[in-house]
Amino acid sequence: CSSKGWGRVAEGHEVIRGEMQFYAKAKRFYEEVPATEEGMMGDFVELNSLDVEASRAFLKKFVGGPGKADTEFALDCGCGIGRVSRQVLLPVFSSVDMVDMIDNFLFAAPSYLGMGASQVKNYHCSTLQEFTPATGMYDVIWIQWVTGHLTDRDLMEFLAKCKNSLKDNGVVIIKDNVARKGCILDQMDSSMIREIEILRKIIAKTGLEIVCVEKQLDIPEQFIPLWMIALK
Ligand SMILES: C[S@@+](CC[C@H](N)C(=O)[O-])C[C@H]1O[C@@H](n2cnc3c(N)ncnc32)[C@H](O)[C@@H]1O
Repeated sequence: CSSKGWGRVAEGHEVIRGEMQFYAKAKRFYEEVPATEEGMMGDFVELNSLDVEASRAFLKKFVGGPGKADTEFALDCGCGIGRVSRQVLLPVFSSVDMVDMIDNFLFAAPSYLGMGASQVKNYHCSTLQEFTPATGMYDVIWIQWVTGHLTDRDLMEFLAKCKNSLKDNGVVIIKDNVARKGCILDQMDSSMIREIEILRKIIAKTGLEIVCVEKQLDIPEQFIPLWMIALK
């Protein structure tokens, strides 16, 4: 998965040359995606309620109570229209910030979020590789179904910036597809599904520590395994 090796990754008729093309192709892909829950989840839309239930239970372990993160402010990274914000973060946190590279998704967010939109403080339109969350700002930083869109180096740098952006007892939560073995390049949306050991190696360089790793067990076998990783 090393971004150094991405000079020429051939598959089928397509060749992805370097990082710029990797990012540009993802942008072109999402510009055509409808600003709906189905659009956010692609082939996984039937997993929405399983996903949300497991996320809520996982989040509960780390917020509210002595020694745990506060419930004041969360950041939803690669938020799309705010599917995670609406169903997982806004019921728990007083305020949420959202960041995504596609302005169309952010424009659609207020009506998708309904009443919850009043708790959203900032809609940041930015790629994660260019975004620096404010220092000491957030109790929880949620990063779902977007790590594969960043190169190894950019993911590492973004996580290091997230570390600086956490409040005391704050936690970064990554939720993403994890390859059973090695790395899988998805040509459709230009993303990389990494195996857990590769994610661990990237995380090890960020100054964050893994405090909990869970594979979501109720995901049907035909889907790519979905994992949740909490970092402090
Ligand atoms: C599969 S959707 C997931 C959306 C949301 N996290 C969820 O679980 O419903 C991936 C999202 O990541 C965003 N995205 C992809 N690459 C990105 C990047 N480099 N920087 C910021 N956002 C990105 C897309 O625009 C899209 O909204």
